[in-house]
Amino acid sequence: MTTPAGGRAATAPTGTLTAALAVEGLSWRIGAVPIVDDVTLHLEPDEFMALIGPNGAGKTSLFNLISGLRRPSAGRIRLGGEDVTALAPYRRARLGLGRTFQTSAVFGSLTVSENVALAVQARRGGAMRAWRKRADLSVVARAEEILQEVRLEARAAALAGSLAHGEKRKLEIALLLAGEPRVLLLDEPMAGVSAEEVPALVAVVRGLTAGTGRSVLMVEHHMDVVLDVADRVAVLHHGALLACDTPAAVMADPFVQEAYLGEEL
Ligand SMILES: Nc1ncnc2c1ncn2[C@@H]1O[C@H](COP(=O)(O)OP(=O)(O)OP(=O)(O)O)[C@@H](O)[C@H]1O
Repeated sequence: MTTPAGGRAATAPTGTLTAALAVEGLSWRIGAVPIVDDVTLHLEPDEFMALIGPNGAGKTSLFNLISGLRRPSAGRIRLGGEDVTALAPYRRARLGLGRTFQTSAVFGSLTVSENVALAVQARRGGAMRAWRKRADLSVVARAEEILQEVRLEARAAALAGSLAHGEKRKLEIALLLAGEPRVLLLDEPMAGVSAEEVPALVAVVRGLTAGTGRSVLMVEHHMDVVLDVADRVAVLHHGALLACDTPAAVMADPFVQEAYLGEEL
């Protein structure tokens, strides 16, 4: 592992079994090259943690390990205390892990509310045909609740394909919430969103953990957004965890500043 100035590896202490998400000694190597290097962090219930790091630091790779798209070379992942290291992505999702991707996954030719209702129905496992014939009121009610939470209720009847970027991001979050996740992995939610739309989206993202029992781990390059919403900030550098602390402490950390030398922090 390489850290600036021969530095140190950070760990984020707290309870392994009480954490909403516990990552312990997680490594992923390609050949001899460590892409994710002995990362340990714990995300608490209701906590909002940002994951930052220079380009190529391993943030997406860490998300891929946590969501099960990649198998680690070493280490463990626990969700709500349960060891999920060997489980397929869909089984982790059933246990409460939800992830957004940088690319959009909405049905553009369906309305906003139809997209969310289908996602709620899919989570509940009923036949789509039955839902289409006679709207299941509890599905519709839950879809409406979710649209309110992401502040998209005024656009419920709009075709998803007609939404602005920021609205589409809200819809993606709504689809994620339809899976009733306890831990949300958000991958650059502000990417491609116009400056005017950012504050409204930040308000939705910030609300995801507020008194909900959910936890969020968010990769985001916009530092103003990170400082606005995160309880703690984890910093990856060359695949290793360089720091995990409050936003103020991380910003003041000379190791972090050195890691970002020449890049915007
Ligand atoms: N499947 C792969 N095969 C080979 N190298 C890979 C693979 N996946 C990732 N890498 C390498 O691992 C390193 C970390 O990549 P990763 O995409 O996880 O970084 P990141 O922090 O998400 O970067 P960015 O901020 O640019 O999205 C990079 O050097 C990348 O080239």
